[in-house]
Amino acid sequence: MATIATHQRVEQSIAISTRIDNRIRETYVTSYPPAPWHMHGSMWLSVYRLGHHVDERHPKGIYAVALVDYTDPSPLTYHELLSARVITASNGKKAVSVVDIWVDSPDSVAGGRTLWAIPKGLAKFSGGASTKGPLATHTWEASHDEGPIATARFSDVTQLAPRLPMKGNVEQPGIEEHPDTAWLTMDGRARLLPAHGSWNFDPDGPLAYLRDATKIGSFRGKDFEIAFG
Ligand SMILES: CC(=O)CC(=O)O
Repeated sequence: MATIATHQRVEQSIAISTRIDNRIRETYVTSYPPAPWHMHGSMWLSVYRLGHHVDERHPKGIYAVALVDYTDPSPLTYHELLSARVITASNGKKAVSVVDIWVDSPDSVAGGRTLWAIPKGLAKFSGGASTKGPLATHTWEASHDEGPIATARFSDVTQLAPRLPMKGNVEQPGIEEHPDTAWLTMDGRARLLPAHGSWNFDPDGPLAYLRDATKIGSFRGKDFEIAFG
């Protein structure tokens, strides 16, 4: 894998699998900005309590599952589905650790994996949106080569909310492209309000472990501006 910095972007060939078992990998030539990434967009998020240990990567605990639409003027625009667990990081601070994550941009896969050990894979996203006065409704479907992952439907009036500060920490265990533990901060602002959110995690898909988790609440974050890095 060669990396060359050109015009403030990193150009990199990376082998990405759209299958969980990594059996089939395709090579993509990618280009992504250096850290920090100044991202803009919207997100739809629910918090779940998983009451039992599923496997080493999915111990019991509090998980956030989110759909994100990164839009212009972000340096990369893409859709994302992720689950992240709330942890106490190795420095003793509260943080989240991204467990499962898919995007529809090979550039984002390469940047996320190489800069911060975020284990991004590729997926396809579709959906729709409608509004009725201040009420916005969004539907989403996400799938990868092995089949559907999840669908979601959210309704919210977040456009009425003021923009407030949003901060957080992320700690990632090392992966092939970034073998050391990675630490990154998120710092920005967003309009954020509770929302009505419902999810269907495909029973044969990689988020099936959330099917018997208990939903604690849902939120929509709109018009966010956030620096990751
Ligand atoms: C830091 C990032 O890689 C942003 C994202 O979650 O896509």
